[in-house]
Parts: sequence; structure tokens; C-alpha cells
Amino acid sequence: MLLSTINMSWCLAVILIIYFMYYIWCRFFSLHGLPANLPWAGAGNSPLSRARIIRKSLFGLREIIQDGYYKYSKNEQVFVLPNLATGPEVILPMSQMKWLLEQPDHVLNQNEVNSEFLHAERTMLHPHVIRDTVHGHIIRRELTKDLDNYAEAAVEEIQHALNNVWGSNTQDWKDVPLYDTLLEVIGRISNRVLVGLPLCRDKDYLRSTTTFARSVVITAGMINLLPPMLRPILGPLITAYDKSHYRNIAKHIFPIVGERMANFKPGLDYRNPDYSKHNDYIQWALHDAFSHNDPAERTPEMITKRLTVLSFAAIQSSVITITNVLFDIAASSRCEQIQDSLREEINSVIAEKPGQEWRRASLNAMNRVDSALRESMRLWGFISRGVMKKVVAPGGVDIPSGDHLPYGSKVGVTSYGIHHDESAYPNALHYDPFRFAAPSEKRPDGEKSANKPFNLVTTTDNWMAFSHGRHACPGRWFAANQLKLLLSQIVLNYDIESIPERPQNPWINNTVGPPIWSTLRIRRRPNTASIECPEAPPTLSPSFFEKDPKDLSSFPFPQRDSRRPSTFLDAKLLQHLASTAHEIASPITVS
Ligand code: HEM
Repeated sequence: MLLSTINMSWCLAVILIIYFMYYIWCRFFSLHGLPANLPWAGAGNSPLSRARIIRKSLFGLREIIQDGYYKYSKNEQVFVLPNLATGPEVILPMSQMKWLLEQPDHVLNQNEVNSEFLHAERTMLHPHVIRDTVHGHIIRRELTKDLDNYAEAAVEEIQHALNNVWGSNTQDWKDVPLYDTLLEVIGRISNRVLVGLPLCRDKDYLRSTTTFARSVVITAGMINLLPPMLRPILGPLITAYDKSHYRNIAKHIFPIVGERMANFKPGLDYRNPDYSKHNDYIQWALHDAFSHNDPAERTPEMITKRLTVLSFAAIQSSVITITNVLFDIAASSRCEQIQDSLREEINSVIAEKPGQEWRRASLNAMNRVDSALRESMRLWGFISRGVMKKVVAPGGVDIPSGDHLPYGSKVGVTSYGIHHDESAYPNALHYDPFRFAAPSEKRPDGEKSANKPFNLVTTTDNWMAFSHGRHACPGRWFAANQLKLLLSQIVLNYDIESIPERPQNPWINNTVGPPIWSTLRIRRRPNTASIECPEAPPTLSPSFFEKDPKDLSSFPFPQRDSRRPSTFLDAKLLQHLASTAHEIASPITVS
């Protein structure tokens, strides 16, 4: 008996060692079926040199991209970009963008790359959420079409939120943790549109929705690094924190969906005031769910899961962007002039459109505001890949160079190289806020679409912060609107103090985070209206509580996990990321 137990232990140990060696081989030495003739950026020909560069890709991908871009892309050659977390990517020269964008989704699929990067089947709460396009419909239809309908509400929410987090003291400068405070502001604006008042100001709901938005990418990164065999075992532990926040979100959303469902009449327009006074994501999602014959979509659970993931897409990317732009302005040698120039433009546009100050037409006329955002996104786009697709054709695909890529490999272009290329953007490493505000004939990148400055939502071969082609970000109209409103309100109501040096953005694999621990000093401008900010009102409408509690008994509220959410894990991880921020090789400067 003892002998057989020892034998079993030995067998298990041997299996584990073999598996571990296989894992190391896959991560560091395998070519993943890619043609052996393709050069790897930053590496020599030997497997050891390749393994070294793969290790470096975890925190030093920026240098590797630059190496590949100048050595190969600029010479019309294909190269392989290492990626320790999600595997190598084949990078095409920019001249092959047309071919890349033309490939149908059943040959090259962009969505698959996102799902893999986010480990969607484990982190995105439900397989439907990432696989189908309900979000796409809703974002393109309601969220984009109705931008003007909620412009005033968004401005009101911004003013309330800024008052809350930055205060109204016009005498003294205040040191604010930029990322954290803007996370709350963006969380509130997004939720004002997605779920409306009063929930968008509910602290408990906001904490969960913004925490989920912030941590889900970190969670996905950790799962990506695990050996596949351990993912089913450790995956649930790693995602437990995010799921605890989903359950807390559900606690707020389920009853609202219940209340709305009880009054729901399929076919009726939610904008008809006789039927519904709600015009928010929950109502749009209900209509969408009833418009196709899938009962699984009509549950509070599904609607809440979709809302949670949509909030992640909407909140995290926008907060990163506005944090970056404010640091860029603050670190510019022309910090005060930039703010004055933005104010001058905003004031002159809004003076011309009384009653419609914050509508889409007014925002479109604010070229400097638009450009200040676009330029910051060029410098600090938060994912270094511009367009990246997975080969899903079972037989693989031949790329224009004639090389054959097998099923499952990834091919695309990286935006970082072109965004920082002097020949596309003179003085490319400097923040030039009004670079894009010039009319098209003066534009540095030669695009000739119209004799007008670019608009923030326009993607090009040279500007891919929202990606490019038919899978470019569908939320970009909403994001652009939200960011322009927020930047305008910030500069109109606050002064930003100049800083001597811009804090650097940490790279983690191909993701470029904002400087989340850095602070800025701000001061309320004199003679700006201070808005009273009452405590958050109750989450549900009073009428809801007048209902018979039995009406809710059929609701499948998700059960709270008995484990406490792992805030420890989050704090530890963030500390680790902070300690690796210094690994950035040559910092970008801001003029
Ligand atoms: C400044 C803010 C934003 C930036 C920079 C941004 C950027 C991006 C990028 C680069 C992608 C493509 C990822 C890839 O395929 O590699 C993307 C996809 C996506 N974004 Fe955004 N985004 C922003 C705001 C938003 C907002 C506000 C929403 C929703 C309201 C949103 C919803 C989505 C969705 C659903 C996708 C996936 C599209 C698909 O797979 O076809 N984004 N975004």
C-alpha cells in the first residue's frame, strides 16, 4: 500500500515536471507554427535570444515594438512581435493595412483577439456577452443616436461629480489623485446615461461598477500567465473579486429590471412617454431582448451581466484617456496658454449656440478640445496594437508576403510604431495639443478626406487609438462626446497647475496604463458656479418599495460568496505594477 502511494506520488511529480517543462517550452521556445524564416523583433536567430526577448515583452514591449517597426515595417518586411502573455503576433508593414482590413471575419477575426486577451469566457460573466453583438447594436443605435438627448444631463452630472471630488475652493490649490477622482467622475457620467438617476450617484453601486471596470483587465492578465491546466482550478479564485462586484451590481439592478419587466409591453417604443419614462440601457436592453426570440436574454441576470461588461468598456478606457490628457496639459511648457486657448474656444462656441451649448454640433465645432484629446491618445493609446486579428480559417491564411500563417496565429499592425514615427508626426514624442486642429491641407499625416480638421472619432491608417476598420470601437462617438464635455467643464471651472515633468505610463505587456498613483494640483476658478451636491438618493424609486415584496420572490438574486472580496490581492498586484513602472527605458517628453 505504502509502495503504491509512493509510486503514485512519483508519477504525479514526473507528470507535473513534464507539464511544467512543456509550459516553459510553449511560452519561451515554440514558434507556434509560424514560419521559421520570419524575424523576431529585438531577437537574434538563436532560441535563447528569442526566449530572452519573450521574457522582456512582459514589461519592455515598447522598445521591442520600436525595434521591429524601424528595422522591418519601415523596410516593408513582416516581423514577429513577442508576447509572453498571449503568444507571438505577426506584424505586417503599414502598406498592407488594406489587405488586413479587407479580410472577412471567417478568415481573420478581430473579436477573437479581444476575447482571448480578456479571457472572456472566464472574466466576462457569460459566454454570450462577448460572442454576440447585442452591445454593438445598442451602442450604435441608442447610445450614439441619442447623444444630444442626454447632453444636458451629462453636463449636470459632470458638474456635480467634479464638485464632489475636487471641491469648490477658489482660494487654495488642491492636490488630487487624478486617476481615482476621474474614475468616479467618468463612472457617474457613464452611469447617468446607462442607468440614470438616482443609481448613478449611489456610492455602493458606483464602487462596484468602477472597481469591476478597473480590475477585470488585471484579472485577465493573471489568467493569461497561468499554465492552461491550472486555469480551471485557479481561474475561479482569481475572478472571485470581480464576481463579488458583479453580485453587488446585481443587487441594485435586478429589482429595477423586475420593476421594468412588470410594466414592459413588447413593441411599444420606450420613448413614448405614455408607456415609459425610462430611456436608458436597461430599457434598451429589454427591448433588444424581446426583439429576438431568445428567452435567456430576457432575464435580469443577462441584462445585468451585459450592463456590467458594457460599463467596463465605457468607463476604463475613458478614464485612462482623460487622465493622460490632463497630465499632458500640466506637463507642457505652455500649460497655462493651452488652458486659456481651450477656454477661449469653448466660450466662443457656446456663446454662438444659446440653449444648445453642449449639443453635438457645438462639440464638433471645438477643434482645439478635439485635438488636445486626439493628440494625447496618439501618444498614450492604451493598447499598443492597432488592428490585430486571429486566423480562424481552418486551413490558415497566406499573407501578402507569401508566408503561410496557421489557424490560431495572430496578424495585424501595431499602432505604437506609426503613432510615434517622426515621418508621420513631426516632433512625434512631444505633446502638441493643437496638432490636429489645423485644416486638412496642413495636416501632418497626409490624409485628404476633407478640408476640415480631423474629428476625434475618425480613425485612419496613421491614427488607431480606437482601432481602425469595421471593428473599430463602436463606442467612440459616445466616448468622444463624454470626453469633450468633461474636458470643457474641467478647463472652464478649474485651473490645472503646471508640473515640471510628466509621470510616465507603465507598460504591462501590450497594455499602457495611466500613471494611476500620480497627483495633480487643481484650483476652482473664481466666479464659477458651485453646484450643491446632495448625498446620493435611494437606489430604487419609492414606488418600488410600495410593491408587495412577494412580487420579487421569484427573482434569482445571485448568492453572495461567503469569502470576502480579495482586496488584498488587488492591493498586492497594484504594488507590484508600481514597482515595475521604472522599467520604461526612454521616457517620452512633453514639450
Ligand atoms: C476613450 C475611450 C475609448 C477608447 C480609447 C476605446 C478603444 C477601443 C479599441 C482600441 C477597441 C478595439 C480593440 C481591439 O479590437 O483591439 C475598442 C473596442 C470596443 N469598444 Fe471601445 N474605446 C473607448 C470607449 C468605449 C466606450 C465608451 C464604449 C461603450 C459605450 C466602448 C465599447 C467598445 C466595444 C463594445 C468594443 C468591442 C468591439 C468589437 O469587438 O467589435 N468603447 N475600443
